Amino acid sequence: MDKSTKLIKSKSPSVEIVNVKKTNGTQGKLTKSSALTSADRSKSMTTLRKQEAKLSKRSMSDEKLKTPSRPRKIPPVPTDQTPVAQLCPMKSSTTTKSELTSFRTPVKRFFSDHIISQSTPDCFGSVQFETPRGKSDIVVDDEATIYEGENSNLTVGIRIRPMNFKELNDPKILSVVKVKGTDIIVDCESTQHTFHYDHCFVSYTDTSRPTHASQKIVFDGMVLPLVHNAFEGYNVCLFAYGQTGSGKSYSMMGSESITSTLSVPCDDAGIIPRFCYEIFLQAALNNNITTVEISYFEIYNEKIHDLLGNNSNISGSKRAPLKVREHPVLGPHVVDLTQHVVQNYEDLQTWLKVGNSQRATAATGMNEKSSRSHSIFSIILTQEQKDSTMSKSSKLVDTSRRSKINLVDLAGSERLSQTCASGDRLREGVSINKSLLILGKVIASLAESTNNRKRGFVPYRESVLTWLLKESLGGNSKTAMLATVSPSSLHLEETLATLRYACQARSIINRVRINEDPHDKLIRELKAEVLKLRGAREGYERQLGPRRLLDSAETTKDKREVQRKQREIDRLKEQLRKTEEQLSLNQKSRAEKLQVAEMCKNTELNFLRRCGIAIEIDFSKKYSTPCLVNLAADPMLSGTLLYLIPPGIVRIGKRKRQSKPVDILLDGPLVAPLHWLVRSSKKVMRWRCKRKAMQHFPLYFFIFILFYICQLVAARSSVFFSGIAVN
Ligand SMILES: Nc1ncnc2c1ncn2[C@@H]1O[C@H](COP(=O)(O)OP(=O)(O)OP(=O)(O)O)[C@@H](O)[C@H]1O
Repeated sequence: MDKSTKLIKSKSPSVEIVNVKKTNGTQGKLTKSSALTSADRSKSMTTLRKQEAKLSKRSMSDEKLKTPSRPRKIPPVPTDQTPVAQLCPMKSSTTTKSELTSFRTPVKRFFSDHIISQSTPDCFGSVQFETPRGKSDIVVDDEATIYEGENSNLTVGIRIRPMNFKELNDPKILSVVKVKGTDIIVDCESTQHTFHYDHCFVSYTDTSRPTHASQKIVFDGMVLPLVHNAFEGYNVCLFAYGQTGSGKSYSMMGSESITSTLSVPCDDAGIIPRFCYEIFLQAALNNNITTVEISYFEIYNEKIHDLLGNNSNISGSKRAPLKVREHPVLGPHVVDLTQHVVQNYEDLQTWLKVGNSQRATAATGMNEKSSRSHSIFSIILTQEQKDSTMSKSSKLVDTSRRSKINLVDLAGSERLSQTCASGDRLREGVSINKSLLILGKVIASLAESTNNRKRGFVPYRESVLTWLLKESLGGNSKTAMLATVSPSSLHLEETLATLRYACQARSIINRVRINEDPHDKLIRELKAEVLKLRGAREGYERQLGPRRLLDSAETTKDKREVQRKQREIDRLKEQLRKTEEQLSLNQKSRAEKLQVAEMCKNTELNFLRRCGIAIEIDFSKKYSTPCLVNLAADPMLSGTLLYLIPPGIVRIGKRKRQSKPVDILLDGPLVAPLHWLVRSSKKVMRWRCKRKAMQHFPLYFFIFILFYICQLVAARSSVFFSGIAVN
């Protein structure tokens, strides 16, 4: 929800009164298949491509033919502008009109109720099979796949959110989803559906219930193995999928608290902060040189916005969307995406705050803070291991492992009839449903490829989301999906669709490998060779006494062999020397990178502080900057005003032509030209009321500010306190 931004400064630049804007992103060798020789495969690929080209040509020419003559009967092409009511197949909805009107989003209807109530996004119906499938026990043979590597099934977990206030208070709404071990049982009117997954979590309103799945339980059960995989050098991806309002963002990010301490994740922290915390914890334990680089972006209406880029313009307008390119080595990637090196969990928290403050969210009929974009938080984890085999004092790096971690919070699939969307929200909803539909297609064709044991065409390029997640979905990545569902009978159809979707995803098998730098691998092999040769040489020397090895070689053949080995040793030594040089260079650039990241972080943080977004009120910290923050009953207003009190004298009062200028400007009939005088130093802050009649200061003070400057209607009910750290 956007709130208007107003930056009001008095003459002194030291005090800022800010009304915050909260803005609402085994080597890959080719092997022969027993079924198809490479010649056959290339032939069939060519045929396939030709068929695709023919098909696309035909569909284009069909469109050309049909468009002018019978415009009304053309099947609607899903575009951002296309109303979903036309895009989706007709299905009935149980939502009543009275239920729809109780939400905050203005209901501006562009379609008749009939059309809206019958619209169901295709993504809910894209999965064909009804019977849930268990994970295939038959592991696909090496010969049946194209790339070498290890097989890795996509792991699927289901999380059921608690019934919300509205659902609990409606006697007609029942809880219809149950968990039994790793099975989910859904009660329909006449039947029961059972689905089997790798993990099932159920969260209750009453968190003291023994089976309640807290954020920690979800993380430990499903995500911790992925952290270990990342440290082993595998690429890792986790994405949250589910209907809007089912708990994806809650699971991925958790709820933020302004007063949360930054050194450890709070109880409500979701997968992303916990993942990061765990990375730093493990990095500290394993004593490797670990570098963590992060990036964070969102895909909003098929456009990519950098959430950590330099958006520090006062107007808060976003940078131009970024582009995706396919790189021969890196694969599809976002061009010019900002990456920051982070050193610890506290840094990371700051970046998360920066990123989350930029994300597009809005209130819809289904969720008060609905994510209107897919967000991808990426971590590049590089580990350089110190060599223990060569020499104890040596700081040589033996090998480097690099894994890419993608943590994806998808926007929720939504039934437009339930979200009551119109205008921008409607356009966003269409775009979200469209990209989820393509994700469904990608999952379906990957699952089919796994079942048929050969790779078919996968429509990755049909949406930005699937294109960017190409490697995570069907390539070299250990991938997990957390599907979130609502337990209520109101969302039965969407819940069943999500569960089927998740079932299908579960049959995908990826080929994964540890990402070692090939150069490092070579060096490691060479080092092993050096050791072998040294051993051999020492063995010779021991056998032959102190004489030179070369002298001892009796035959010309022996001499040649010894000379060859000597040359090899020299070459390897040279190679090692170069590696050491390269390494020190890398380490230097890492330090530089850190410096740049630190500078960027401080700039962004200062900007957010000025906007009142990134405020950490840690009363335990000594000498923190004293500030005044508003507290209001409405959580959207609370913490949105920030008054930084600079050291020295701060004058508060009314502007008068003859009088001295004040630092904090007030207005109102009872305010004197110099009403309050604040003297603050590092240790003490003294407030002196210059007008004795107005000792009941803070309330009046802020009511005036709010009424006069910020024009917030809710001001009268606001309670304020001064967060003044006096140590
Ligand atoms: N497991 C849970 N425990 C407690 N509250 C939850 C849980 N899951 C979701 N919620 C609450 O439900 C509401 C909706 O959750 P959330 O915003 O995470 O949904 P979402 O799936 O991300 O929706 P959207 O796709 O619209 O962004 C939030 O108020 C959230 O706090």
